[in-house]
Amino acid sequence: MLKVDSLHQAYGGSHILRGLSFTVETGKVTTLLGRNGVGKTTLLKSLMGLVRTREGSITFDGRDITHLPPHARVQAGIGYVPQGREIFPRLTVAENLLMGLATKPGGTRIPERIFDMFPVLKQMMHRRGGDLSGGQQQQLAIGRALAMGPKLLILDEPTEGIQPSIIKDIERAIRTLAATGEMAILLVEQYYDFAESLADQYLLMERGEFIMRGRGETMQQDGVREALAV
Ligand SMILES: Nc1ncnc2c1ncn2[C@@H]1O[C@H](COP(=O)(O)OP(=O)(O)OP(=O)(O)O)[C@@H](O)[C@H]1O
Repeated sequence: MLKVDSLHQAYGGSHILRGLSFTVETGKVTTLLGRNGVGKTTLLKSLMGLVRTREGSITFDGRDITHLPPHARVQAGIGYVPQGREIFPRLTVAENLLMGLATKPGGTRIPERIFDMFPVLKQMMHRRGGDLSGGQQQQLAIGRALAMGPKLLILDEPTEGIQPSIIKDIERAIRTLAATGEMAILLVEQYYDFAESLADQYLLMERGEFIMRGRGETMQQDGVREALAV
């Protein structure tokens, strides 16, 4: 589904990503872990075309997207939930969700499954995004990314600053989405238990390189929690 090959990234002269290679499969959750500042968000921005790739290639659904602009990647089927959510605070919940449909030709109907997954969004349809709690805004950001029916959903630290009950809802939603077998999920997370409970495969990053990788079910015995805490 997604194949990244020898990706390098730099801001000015500072080399941030150092030759990353990995794949993300449909129907599976890939979790990317790593401490603050190791380059996780930079990797996601590279995948979305928000920073220009210096070296290496990104193939999505059999197509080389390395140099496509962000909107073309969204149109190709990549949904992105950025860190900090970045919903439109002055627009209503319904308008935020419709923004997610903007790249889909003729798309005017919000898919009902978003409301099945996050019923609170239906109850709050006409409230402004900025009036929602942090957890509700996170659900809205995920709903917005799902509106156009992505084949790959990328989430950047969806549990950051969110209350535990909503973390459970988000966990359930991600598991349900992967289980449909229609979508690949790439999840960046620092909250170890959440990452481990969802991971089919994991990648652990340190200073722009993967220092450990493997199957989700072996995360514990591989010592990922300890490696993250060092
Ligand atoms: N626009 C930028 N210009 C210059 N340096 C940047 C820029 N954005 C990030 N960096 C630097 O690149 C490195 C990687 O940052 P990045 O945000 O990718 O890390 P991260 O692993 O996502 O961390 P966090 O968990 O805090 O979001 C950091 O040292 C950061 O200071």
